[in-house]
Amino acid sequence: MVGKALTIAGSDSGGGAGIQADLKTFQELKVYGMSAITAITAQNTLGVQAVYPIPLDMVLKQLLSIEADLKPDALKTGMLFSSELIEAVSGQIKSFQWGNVVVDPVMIAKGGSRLLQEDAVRSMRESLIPLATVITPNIPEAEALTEIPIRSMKDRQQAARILHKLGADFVVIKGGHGNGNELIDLIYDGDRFLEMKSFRIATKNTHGTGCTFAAAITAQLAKGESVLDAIQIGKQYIHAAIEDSLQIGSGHGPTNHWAFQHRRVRAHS
Ligand SMILES: Nc1ncnc2c1ncn2[C@@H]1O[C@H](COP(=O)(O)OP(=O)(O)O)[C@@H](O)[C@H]1O
Ligand SMILES: Cc1ncc(COP(=O)(O)OP(=O)(O)O)c(N)n1
Repeated sequence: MVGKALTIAGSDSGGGAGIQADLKTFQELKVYGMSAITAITAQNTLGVQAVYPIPLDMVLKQLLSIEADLKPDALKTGMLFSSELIEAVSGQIKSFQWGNVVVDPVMIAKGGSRLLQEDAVRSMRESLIPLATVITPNIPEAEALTEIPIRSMKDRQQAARILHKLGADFVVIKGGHGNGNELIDLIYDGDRFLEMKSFRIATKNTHGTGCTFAAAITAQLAKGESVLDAIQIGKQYIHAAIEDSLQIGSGHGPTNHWAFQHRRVRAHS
């Protein structure tokens, strides 16, 4: 039986992030991909030009259609835009008893456009994080969710503890926004910290990296992989996709979903 993965996220007309990145990742990792679209963005490699949130009722109808017939083995959330959407989506995930929930707490796109309203952070903290099997914030997102400034690895560990306490089983604080040639994604399972290290690839083509990483984790969970293995495959997938990124558009180009099978990075504890 093929694994079924669902993405609840926004559409990126440029194809590099959001729903489009997620479905490409699902396809490449050989799971059946499904989507519930929360917002439409007019977007390209230069930035986000417009955001149109989908009416709440229509988002819920998409989730109902999926529950009535398809039922996901794993799901990820991406751009949820508003407090109302976060609360409604969280309510459905809970009432359908959907498991293997990967929360990518998308807040601000690379060019600076808000993909989550400012007052929605609290709903994310209180309604969505308690449902998360894995949460994958980047450093600014972890700062916003925990309200602590993150400058050191100790700060990151502290933020991970807070997010775990809020209810996420596994926390991955991504290191893309850090400095230096070595890049560390910090994993916390409530007991131990693991540092997933790689070298920083010198490229401006990093549009959609967070979406792709979370989607790869979701795909692996849909196939029945353990959470830690899913995170490590997710890292290998995104590293390869950045290393072989596509020179498309004149801004931050997208990642390359065909690259995975040729590349490997080691995770260190
Ligand atoms: N320049 C890079 N070289 C190698 N890996 C990267 C680079 N930028 C991001 N990554 C990886 O891509 C994933 C997404 O990271 P990040 O950029 O922090 O998230 P986001 O896209 O949500 O801001 C992480 O696994 C991170 O380690
Ligand atoms: C529709 C949509 N969803 C999410 C994002 C953010 O994607 P991310 O992977 O964090 O990449 P960048 O925005 O940093 O390129 C998005 N841009 N659009």
